[in-house]
Amino acid sequence: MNNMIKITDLEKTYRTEEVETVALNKLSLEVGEGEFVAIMGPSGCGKTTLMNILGLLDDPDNGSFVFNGIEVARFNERKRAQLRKHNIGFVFQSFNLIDELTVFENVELPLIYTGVKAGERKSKVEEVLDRMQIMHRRNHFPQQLSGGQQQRVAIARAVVNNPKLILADEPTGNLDSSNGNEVMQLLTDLNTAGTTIIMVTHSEHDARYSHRTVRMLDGQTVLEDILI
Ligand SMILES: Nc1ncnc2c1ncn2[C@@H]1O[C@H](COP(=O)(O)OP(=O)(O)OP(=O)(O)O)[C@@H](O)[C@H]1O
Repeated sequence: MNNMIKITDLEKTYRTEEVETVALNKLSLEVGEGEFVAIMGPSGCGKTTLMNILGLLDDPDNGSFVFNGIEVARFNERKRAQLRKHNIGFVFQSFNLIDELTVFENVELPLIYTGVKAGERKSKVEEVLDRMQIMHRRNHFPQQLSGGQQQRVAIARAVVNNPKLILADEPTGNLDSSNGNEVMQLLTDLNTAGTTIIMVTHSEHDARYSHRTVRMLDGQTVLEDILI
């Protein structure tokens, strides 16, 4: 299996006037293309910090992050954004849909950012809304949808650009178990179709959908459970 991600000795420290917090302490991690990896660990162990760096939303202080064969640890924001919008989809616990935009417009947004023409955007958005079984709600606004439906729209938005990697930060955290299982099944289907998935979760149940669970403590990975 080819490595999509190879992180070595990654360090990130947050500094305020009073305190320094070491969020990542020489963390190393490899993720192969097509893997589904769960990341677990107690509050404050650095999971969100790691996800932000994996998603090219933030940069590390030290260490190496090779993404698809390219060293990106010292990329500036412009280069990170370029790589991010073509390669990475995000799913968040709180859905992060834009309330003023319809379902269709929310899902269309990443295609506008990557310069896809209007006609092609329409067919791509419709295809993915169909796949997520939310097409009948295309003209609704997020607040008019249930939590499960909002997360399906968020997943549609994350996959509309065909990203190689999906980063999911507690994707079922705000859902009941039935909607949560549906979301986990959608992520599993995307993974089966070839998308690499890295998911932060507090749920052992959700972690069992993944191939491998990486456990973190104090800014480091401490243990791995291989499930398949
Ligand atoms: N912007 C920031 N400024 C200062 N400290 C921060 C900042 N972001 C995170 N931290 C600190 O860095 C450490 C790691 O935080 P992080 O959010 O990555 O943990 P986490 O594992 O995602 O936690 P949780 O499960 O509660 O979301 C924590 O001690 C946190 O207080």
